[in-house]
Amino acid sequence: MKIAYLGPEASFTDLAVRSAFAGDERYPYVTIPECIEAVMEDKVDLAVVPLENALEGSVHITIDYLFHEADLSIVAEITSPIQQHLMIHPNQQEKWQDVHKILSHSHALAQCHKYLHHYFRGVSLEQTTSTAAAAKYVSENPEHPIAAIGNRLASEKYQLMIVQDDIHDFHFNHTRFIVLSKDPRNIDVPISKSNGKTTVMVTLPSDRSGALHQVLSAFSWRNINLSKIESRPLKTGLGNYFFIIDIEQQIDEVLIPGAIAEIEALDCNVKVLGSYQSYTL
Ligand SMILES: O=C(O)C(=O)Cc1ccccc1
Repeated sequence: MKIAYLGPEASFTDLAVRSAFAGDERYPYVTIPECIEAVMEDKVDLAVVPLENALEGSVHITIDYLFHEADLSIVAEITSPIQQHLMIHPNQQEKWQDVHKILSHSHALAQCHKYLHHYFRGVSLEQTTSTAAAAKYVSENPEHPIAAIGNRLASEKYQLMIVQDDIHDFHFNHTRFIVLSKDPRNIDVPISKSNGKTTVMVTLPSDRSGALHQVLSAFSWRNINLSKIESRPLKTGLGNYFFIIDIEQQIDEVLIPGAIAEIEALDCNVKVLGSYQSYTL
């Protein structure tokens, strides 16, 4: 299979793909929308992109792109532990505490916010398309006093030196990556499997008071457990949102279709984004 991922090589997404799809062909793309479009345009079979981090929350571009732009299914979820390290070019090793700039993905910078505030106050932080893109940039600019934040494989791949390891602010740092496909098939991945899940996106009618309460009660009285609910702007005006809801079980014949029918009868719009297995690394 051909698999698109948020590259370049040695990003955290790449680490997840290497573990879950060891024998498959990996295709790095620069941005999350490019990964998603590669599936839509049949350039690849699957795309793997980050969805949510335990410290920093949702990756909004992934959720928004799936709602507004793409018609793809989530066919699996891979949860991976994340360890962030500070790395520099070996030419700068004497002066690593005096770097002028630190580069990384916005989520990685946020996961190390306390560390950066404490040890690198005033140093400019620059966002890159991924942690691996930051490491690659540092390796290509050996004369600049700059550092990157990323994983150990990136330091090896781009021949950088780790000067501080495990700089993420909280020990429990995990990221959920989703596997996207054009059709809602079941993907079997040779890593530890946990529970099944279903993800839906719900838009409420604008003029119905208590609509969200009624949506939640359609799940609640059926004893369907939810593990996440989050609102995102509909981008049609202030105060207009859609909701992304994670259900802690795979879709069945009766319960979840019953809840969805009840929610649709409230004039809500429901889109099932996927019903899939959850894997952990
Ligand atoms: O930037 C990366 O390496 C990614 O794959 C995205 C990301 C960033 C921070 C934590 C987890 C995933």
